[in-house]
Amino acid sequence: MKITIIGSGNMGGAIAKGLSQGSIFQASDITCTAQTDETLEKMRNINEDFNLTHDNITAVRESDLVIIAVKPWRVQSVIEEIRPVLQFDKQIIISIAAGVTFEQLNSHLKKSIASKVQVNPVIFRVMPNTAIEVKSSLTFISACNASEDQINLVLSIFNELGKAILIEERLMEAGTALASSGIAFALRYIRAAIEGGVELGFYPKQAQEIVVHTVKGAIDLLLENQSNPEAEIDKVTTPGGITIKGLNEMELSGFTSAVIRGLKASR
Ligand SMILES: NC(=O)C1=CN([C@@H]2O[C@H](COP(=O)(O)OP(=O)(O)OC[C@H]3O[C@@H](n4cnc5c(N)ncnc54)[C@H](O)[C@@H]3O)[C@@H](O)[C@H]2O)C=CC1
Ligand SMILES: O=C(O)[C@@H]1CCC=N1
Repeated sequence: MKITIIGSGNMGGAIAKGLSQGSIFQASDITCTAQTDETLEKMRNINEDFNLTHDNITAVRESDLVIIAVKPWRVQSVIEEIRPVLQFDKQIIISIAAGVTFEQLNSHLKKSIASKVQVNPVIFRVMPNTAIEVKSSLTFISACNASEDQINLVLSIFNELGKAILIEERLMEAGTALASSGIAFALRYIRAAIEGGVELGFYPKQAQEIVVHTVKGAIDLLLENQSNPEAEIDKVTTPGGITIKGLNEMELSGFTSAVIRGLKASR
């Protein structure tokens, strides 16, 4: 099975790297395209067995799956470029572009190809986060015109790069805010805690080590105990103790509502 990734930037490059280390594709099954020699060189340094090219059309011709990993405003022009060689009856098309709907993808794919409109393209919207680089992405997947086997294939591809969850398209924007932008929100908490740690007297490197391991501990508790945050917080907050004073001060400054407002603004 061959896969082409159009656009080897942050996400496309990370997906190719992760896939080359998994069990479904060899690096030689993966073709990465890019606009610049510099990006192709970056991919060559990750794995010299990748097929690397500037030519999207040739790359698509030889593939079973095509991942479109360019910025959302470039999706239409990429589809227009590759449309003449796409084979809707054989190929799976995956878009990772945030906010680009199945309706838009279908309309770009089917435009002015009368002979192909009889066969509906199999399309997936896939929404990873940047932790895909270390095979730890929470990735949402929605399917359009796909069979169960095709859905299972795409799920298994992205489960090798972290955890993949199948959702209805109507939840894709919420999922993007919660998990794809969400990784930046989690990192911003970590940054804030590090800054607080420095003010409390730790050197930045020490503060980062402390905060990262503390956050990892919180995550391990939730995953291993299968519990919820409030149950774990209750174990920390001694009545009249210092933790509840800190939490209440954070809430007075709008902590929870700031997070919720941020998530809603990101949709
Ligand atoms: N960065 C993130 O955290 C996430 C990004 N996404 C989506 O992933 C997509 C890619 O985002 P990034 O990787 O962050 O962007 P990026 O800018 O790092 O990568 C895009 C790459 O596509 C290349 N490119 C542009 N036009 C091309 C063409 N015609 N042919 C071949 N290559 C072309 C660019 O040169 C660049 O290397 C976007 O649509 C974004 O919405 C989705 C989830 C998370
Ligand atoms: O900020 C963005 O638009 C992209 C999509 C989700 C994460 N990064």
